[in-house]
Order: sequence, then C-alpha cells, then structure tokens
Amino acid sequence: MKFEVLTIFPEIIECYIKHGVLGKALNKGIVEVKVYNLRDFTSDKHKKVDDYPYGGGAGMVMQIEPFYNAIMHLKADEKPRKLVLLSPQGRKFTQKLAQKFMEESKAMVLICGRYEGIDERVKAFVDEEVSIGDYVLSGGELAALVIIDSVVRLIPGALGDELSAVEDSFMKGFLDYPHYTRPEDFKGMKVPEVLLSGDHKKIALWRKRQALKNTLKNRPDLLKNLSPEDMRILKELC
Ligand SMILES: COC(=O)c1cc2cc(CO)sc2[nH]1
Repeated sequence: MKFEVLTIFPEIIECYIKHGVLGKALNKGIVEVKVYNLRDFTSDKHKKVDDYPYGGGAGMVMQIEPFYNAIMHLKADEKPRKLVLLSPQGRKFTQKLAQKFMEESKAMVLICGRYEGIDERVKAFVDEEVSIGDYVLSGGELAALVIIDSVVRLIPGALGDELSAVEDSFMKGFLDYPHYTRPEDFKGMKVPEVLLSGDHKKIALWRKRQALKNTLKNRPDLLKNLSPEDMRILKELC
C-alpha cells in the first residue's frame, strides 16, 4: 500500500512514520509513504500557498494552484489512487472505513490543509472528504496520520505475529478490555485474580464482560447487532 501526503509541513508526517508499527511496516516494504511539500508546487519565488479570502473574513485560504499542480504531478504515472481530503466537513472516519480503504485502495493521496482551509475548487479533484472527528485541528496532518496508522495496522503482516486485541474488539464493535502486566501488586493495586488463574475460558469470558461493560459505559452507541451470547452477558451487566 502506498500513501502520498500533500502538506506544507512534511516533517510532521516524516517524523511520526519512523516509529512503531508504521516504522516496521515501512522497513518490511509493506507500506510506502511519500510526502510532498505543497510549496514545491508553487510558481512564485516566495512559494506562496495562501491568500486572502474572497468575501472577506478572518485568516487566509490555501490557493488551489499548488494542490492542482501536485495532484497532476502524481497522476502523471496514470496509476489508480484514491484522493482523500482531510477536513472537518468530511464523512466520519471509522474502523470500518479504515478496513474499506485497506481492501479497496492500493494507493491513497492524503491532502492536508492549513490556515482557515483550502479553496473549495480543490474538491473537484478529490474522491473523498474525510473527518476523524468533531473537533477543530490546525491542519489535516494529524488526521492524515490517524488514517495511515489505522489502515496500515490492518494490512496482513503489518502487525507481525502479535495478535491485536484492539483491532479485534473494534472490528467486533466493542471497546477493548482492560490490560495488565507485571507487577502483580503495585502499591496495593492488584491484578484481577482471574488473569492469574491460567483458566483461558474464564479469562476470555472475563475480558468479554469487561469489554461490554466498558462499551456500555462509554460508547453504548456501538452496542448493535450483538450475538445472543453477548446480549446475555450484557443483560447480566444491566
Ligand atoms: C485548516 O484546517 C484543516 O485543513 C483541517 C483539516 C482537518 C481535519 C479535522 C478533523 O478530521 S479538523 C481539520 N482542520
């Protein structure tokens, strides 16, 4: 899978992708991330990317030309790619959409705005507009990193051989269960006995109960289409 990121702050992306699962996936060649500085696609000596908004108002708007030039540069190889604009107005990014992106796209272009936003005409050249949540960010780069991180984790082989409980739980529509590691007793805060029992069936049931309890408490909206077994456990919790 290949990600191409358009941004005026390439270092934000380049710094993050070197670490952790992403870094390993890059080293394994499972994923490729190329970052393009929009300033390299300007035509003036000051590498200007923004200008005053038509109609007035506070702040500056990013001009279409650098985005257009960068997109045309990428499209020159005529390879298929999904162009995604990160924006607060986009459709909500979820684990399901991450799965869809991983399954359907060999290459994604992640377009990051800054300032007060970008010229609306850029949207004529993108396939999707995506938001990672209902809050204001200073730019699209963090949202682009969220998408890269969550999609790469889903690529077979990216996580190595370690199972990922987080993926499992979210894919099943729950929040994760609690995790513990040594020491067994930290200032009197003990690890739940069941996790020390070695009884894998009991441990699995305890984890499922905890995941449902967490989900009921913090994200009841996720509790849809439960299996009869999960519904039984949930009813016990209520
Ligand atoms: C100038 O600001 C942006 O380009 C910008 C992009 C995004 C994405 C958000 C949440 O998904 S908030 C936000 N702001």
